[in-house]
Amino acid sequence: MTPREASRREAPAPRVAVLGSGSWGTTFGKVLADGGADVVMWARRAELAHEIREGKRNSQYLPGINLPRGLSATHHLAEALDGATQVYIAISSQALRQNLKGVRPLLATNDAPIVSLMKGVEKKTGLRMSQVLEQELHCDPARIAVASGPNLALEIAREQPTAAVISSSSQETAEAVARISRNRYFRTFVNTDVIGTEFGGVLKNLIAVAIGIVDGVGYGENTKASIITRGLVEMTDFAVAQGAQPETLQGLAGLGDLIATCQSPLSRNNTAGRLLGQGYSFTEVVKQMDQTAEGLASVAPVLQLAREAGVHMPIVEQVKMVLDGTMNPRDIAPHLTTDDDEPTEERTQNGSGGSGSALRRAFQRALDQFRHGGGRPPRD
Ligand SMILES: NC(=O)C1=CN([C@@H]2O[C@H](COP(=O)(O)OP(=O)(O)OC[C@H]3O[C@@H](n4cnc5c(N)ncnc54)[C@H](O)[C@@H]3O)[C@@H](O)[C@H]2O)C=CC1
Ligand SMILES: O=C(CO)COP(=O)(O)O
Repeated sequence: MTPREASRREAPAPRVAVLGSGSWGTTFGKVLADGGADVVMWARRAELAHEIREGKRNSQYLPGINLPRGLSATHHLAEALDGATQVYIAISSQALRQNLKGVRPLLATNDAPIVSLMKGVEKKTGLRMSQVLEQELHCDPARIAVASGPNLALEIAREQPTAAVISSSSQETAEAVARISRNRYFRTFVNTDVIGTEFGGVLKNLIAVAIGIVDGVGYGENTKASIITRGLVEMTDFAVAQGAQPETLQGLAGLGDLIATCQSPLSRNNTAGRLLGQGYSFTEVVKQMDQTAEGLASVAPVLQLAREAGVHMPIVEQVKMVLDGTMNPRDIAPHLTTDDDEPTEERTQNGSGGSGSALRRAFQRALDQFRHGGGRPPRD
């Protein structure tokens, strides 16, 4: 236990709720409990709530992991939310809105920060999860935070050292959340770029599907490195067109998560891509997946938003074509093969600022961090 954790242990433990007891919700509950919080998980199924509460296990989603004593569970939403000073949500993105209908009346008299742990966009509306939260809970965006970063659940559940970023339009909310959601193996940074942080998590899933396809067809490292590098440019172009700061995409929620998800066989998006590359159809892949691969549902709304903003996303377009069965996975490349053959500049930097201004911004951030000392959660 770190000195910070020890001093927190002496203060009354903050009571937090985690809605969703899949692999990420349960892992995040463990992170919070290991950091000193008193955590109540909400699970849809009574048996799962019972297993977590009594057996301190979630054998379906986190085999082999012992859960801490400070983590309990219920399948009654009201019980999970009663007295919660922070609420974390980790259910699949397409199910969020319908679930919030039951949450809203229970939070009506509560001003607890609401934290999205999710990395998808809503298929019907193209909205990010923080936007769905804002709409359905009718709450001030300053109360909402999102957590993102290279956060493969099973590695964190095994207590392997990891970093993440907590983002909110309110610095105060981001810091309040970051203080609770950290422990000796999980370090949280903060920023106020919610759009960049959320889209980083959404977009890296799509590039991870592309990398899975490459693995599935048996191509090697050059293809993967080319797609990851050009993928980051696509992610940045898209996110900036939606209002993100380009730096965020170079941080934990962008590049960091892109590396983790593209490299790891633990990634469900990567796994889904691999199956597509091996020749399985979209329907067959969905049947084989027993956990959420958000990228499969996010690809169409992301491309729609890209079209509306005039952003070119050749890699994501190819993922869509493979999903639709209109492109042979073996044709996947860092460019569209229908693009013209004229040589183009390799543009790695978004906007007109060029590398000089990016460096200046990075330097300014480092200076700000230094000036503000170590007491507050640092910005990513
Ligand atoms: N597993 C991971 O490594 C990470 C996952 N995430 C994100 O967390 C979110 C949740 O993912 P996981 O926990 O990994 O998925 P999962 O597949 O392990 O669990 C999904 C959860 O959503 C719930 N759910 C699904 N449909 C539902 C419905 N109709 N109503 C109520 N609950 C429903 C399930 O009961 C389960 O609790 C996703 O957006 C994912 O991108 C983010 C970081 C890491
Ligand atoms: O978001 C994740 C890692 O940061 C998890 O990725 P998958 O959803 O592809 O498993």
